[in-house]
Amino acid sequence: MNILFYHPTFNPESWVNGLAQRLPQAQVRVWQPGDDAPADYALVWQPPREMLANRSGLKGIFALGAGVDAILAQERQAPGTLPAGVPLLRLEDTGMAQQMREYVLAYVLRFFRRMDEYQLQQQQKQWQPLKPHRQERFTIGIMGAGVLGQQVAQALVALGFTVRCWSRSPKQIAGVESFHGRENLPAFLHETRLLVNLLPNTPETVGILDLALMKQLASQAYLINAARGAHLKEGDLLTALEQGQVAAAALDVFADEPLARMHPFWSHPRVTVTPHIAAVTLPSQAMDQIAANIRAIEQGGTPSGQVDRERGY
Ligand SMILES: NC(=O)C1=CN([C@@H]2O[C@H](COP(=O)(O)OP(=O)(O)OC[C@H]3O[C@@H](n4cnc5c(N)ncnc54)[C@H](OP(=O)(O)O)[C@@H]3O)[C@@H](O)[C@H]2O)C=CC1
Ligand SMILES: O=C(O)C(=O)CO
Repeated sequence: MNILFYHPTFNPESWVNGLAQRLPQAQVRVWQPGDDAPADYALVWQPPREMLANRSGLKGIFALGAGVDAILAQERQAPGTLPAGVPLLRLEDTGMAQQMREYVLAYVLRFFRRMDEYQLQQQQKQWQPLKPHRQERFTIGIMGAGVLGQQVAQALVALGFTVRCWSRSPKQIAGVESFHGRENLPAFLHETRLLVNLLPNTPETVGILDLALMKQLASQAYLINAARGAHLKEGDLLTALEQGQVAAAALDVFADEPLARMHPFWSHPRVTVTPHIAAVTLPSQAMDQIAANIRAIEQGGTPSGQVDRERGY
């Protein structure tokens, strides 16, 4: 069995060695331009088109992250990047849910306890206790109730928050009110005080965080965007902040990354910027999952994490 690896920034040696340990029967190699020797599986992030376009015999392509929007966009721009008919698989959790829980909880508590405002007051040497937010008036809405969204929701319920989620299909998550489908989006947004975005970036969700949506939230709402920058209409957020519709935002992802030095978010007093670190790929857990999926395919079983290319996630 031959496995190809390509990632623009990961240390290839540790991946090649780690995969070889987990799949002793496999020959694992780092793809180099010009390499068109046979391969059964490919592990990729931002693969050049020539890596996979003319290959036959591939049994699976593993994206080295949870979100596959970038690789599907590559395919749209350069057809053949993902050869037709080959299953595309993504990482499911592999330690990202724990990281995402930490990220979202950190900002929920920062906003709920008004730490962001106290930080601004400290800069003014201002000693001014603020009226505390009350949990019963601080409903948290999570857009996207998949692998990450569900775990974040459960962690917030455990802290005593009122939590609702929105997804395509209905969910049953203990203590969480489930809304689904476009028709129920207004009901989900109504009275949501803090909105967490954990949707995949698809043709249906791109630009979903716009002014019209923000206006449906409770006034002085908070936004945490830890999914993709393409979800957010950045100018609309600036308007909503200016109008007081949105009180503050924590943003991990941006339309253009790295965020341009001149971007207004950097210095906005009510915006917190992090450099796409909410949940990163943990090599060891990712390799465990990929190796298990390869074994499943080899044994005629069904691997997990298969992407529906039409749906976009
Ligand atoms: N900032 C960071 O560091 C990271 C960001 N991410 C981002 O988080 C995203 C979510 O990851 P993950 O939880 O693993 O993904 P999943 O595919 O497990 O979950 C996606 C959720 O979104 C819902 N959804 C999709 N399309 C729609 C729609 N049109 N309307 C309503 N709901 C919709 C799905 O509904 P249903 O369940 O009904 O299918 C599902 O509940 C990734 O796609 C990635 O972009 C991921 C990792 C790290
Ligand atoms: O896995 C993903 O989709 C990420 O965004 C990792 O940072």
